[in-house]
Amino acid sequence: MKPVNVGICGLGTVGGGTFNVLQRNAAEIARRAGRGIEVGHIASRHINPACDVGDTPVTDDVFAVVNNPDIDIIVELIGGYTVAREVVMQAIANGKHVVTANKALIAVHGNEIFQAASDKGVMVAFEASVAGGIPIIKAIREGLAANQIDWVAGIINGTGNFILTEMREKGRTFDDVLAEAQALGYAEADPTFDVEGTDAAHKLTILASIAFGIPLQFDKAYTEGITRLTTADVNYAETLGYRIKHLGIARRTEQGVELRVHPTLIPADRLLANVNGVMNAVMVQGDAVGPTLYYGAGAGAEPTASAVVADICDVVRTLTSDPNNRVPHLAFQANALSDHPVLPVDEVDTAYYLRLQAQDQPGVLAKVATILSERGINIESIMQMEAEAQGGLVPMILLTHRVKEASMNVAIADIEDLEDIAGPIMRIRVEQLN
Ligand SMILES: NC(=O)C1=CN([C@@H]2O[C@H](COP(=O)(O)OP(=O)(O)OC[C@H]3O[C@@H](n4cnc5c(N)ncnc54)[C@H](O)[C@@H]3O)[C@@H](O)[C@H]2O)C=CC1
Ligand SMILES: N[C@@H](CC=O)C(=O)O
Ligand code: NA
Repeated sequence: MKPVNVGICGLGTVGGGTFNVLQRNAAEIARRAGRGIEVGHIASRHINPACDVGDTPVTDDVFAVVNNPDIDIIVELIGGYTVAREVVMQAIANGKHVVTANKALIAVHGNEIFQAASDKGVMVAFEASVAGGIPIIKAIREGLAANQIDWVAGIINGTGNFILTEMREKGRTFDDVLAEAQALGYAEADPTFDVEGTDAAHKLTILASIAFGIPLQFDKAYTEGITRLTTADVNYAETLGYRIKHLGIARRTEQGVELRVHPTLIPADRLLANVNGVMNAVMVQGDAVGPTLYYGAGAGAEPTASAVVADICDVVRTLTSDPNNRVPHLAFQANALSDHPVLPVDEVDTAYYLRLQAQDQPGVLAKVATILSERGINIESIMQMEAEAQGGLVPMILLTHRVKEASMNVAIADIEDLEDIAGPIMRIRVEQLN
């Protein structure tokens, strides 16, 4: 049978990895897919020195590939939401299947893209878009199809986890580690997406949709990055028996779906607390299966290519299948998505780590405790770091029981108004993950 012809748009970190894996493992991949897979056309502004493209035609015009009638599958690896969106929509209009690693594109424009793909009877596969090489989309969409999923929580940005790990283990500075993550090809073109939580929110948006059968709603995700974290917080968390991880958490409650990305204290003995470097891990709690954990490289050329190529194989296997019987893009049939709302972060119920700078004088603790108790917030533990007092200010660390975010906001504002408290309060949410 004639090989399937793939067009790669973007020959950067992931495009280069995809090209090389397709060449190196061609025979093994063909045995799995049932047909040979050839790269017939490449579009890229830069030529990747890691790739020997031989006589494969290369252009800098992505639309030359998208409109090439000999190409069956478009692999979109340029990134961003502008040209990439046009590439994907044009490929669909041309009746081509699409494979993409672009979480920004899927999270923001996925509803429109999937509708267009369904209308045209083509597939849009996006495994590499969440947690790089970990087959998490396949696991949730297919492997856990029996379950009502209660929650998903994960470390889903490799760059951020790499930074936090290096800061904690080697005392390196934030900027130094970020520069290394960029050199290693882990970071997004705009690295603020990594460190401000946007990339993780894109991925969480996708996870929530396939876990709960809701449309993609990136604009409703609560997003907080790692840029405000200090080495002191990392160390205080450690003293309390916790680690700080940047988590994406999607939880279904009766009232709606929590969709939130933020630094989180988790007990140091939890598996997720021990996921380090560029590695990602996603925990999924299903009502039938219980807790499950998926671990692997979340970024990098070949780990991400592993997911891109697996999607190409999936597309090849299903080329002849009835479009109505394919695995639905968002796991649930398109006409069966639910309107269960995404909750505003004020409605989220969680425990908190609070770090205050208090005047070193009697009675401050009592005033803070009174404010918290008036808001129905119970304190679990308090640490006063007398030895670290500076300029008459003593760091005070509190762990609270669970409370609604809205109540905590009011309590924090009241505490910050106390004369004995200097500066803003550092607040980090705490999750037990069990
Ligand atoms: N780097 C990683 O570890 C991962 C990246 N991704 C996603 O994969 C996609 C690609 O990321 P990278 O490979 O890291 O990016 P990259 O910047 O290394 O590569 C992008 C390539 O696309 C080309 N390009 C960009 N715009 C173009 C245009 N208009 N016309 C022609 N060529 C164009 C560039 O020349 C470059 O070679 C992004 O959506 C990213 O979010 C997903 C998972 C992991
Ligand atoms: N920049 C992303 C790349 C993978 O999605 C990350 O660091 O996780
Ligand atoms: Na993946």
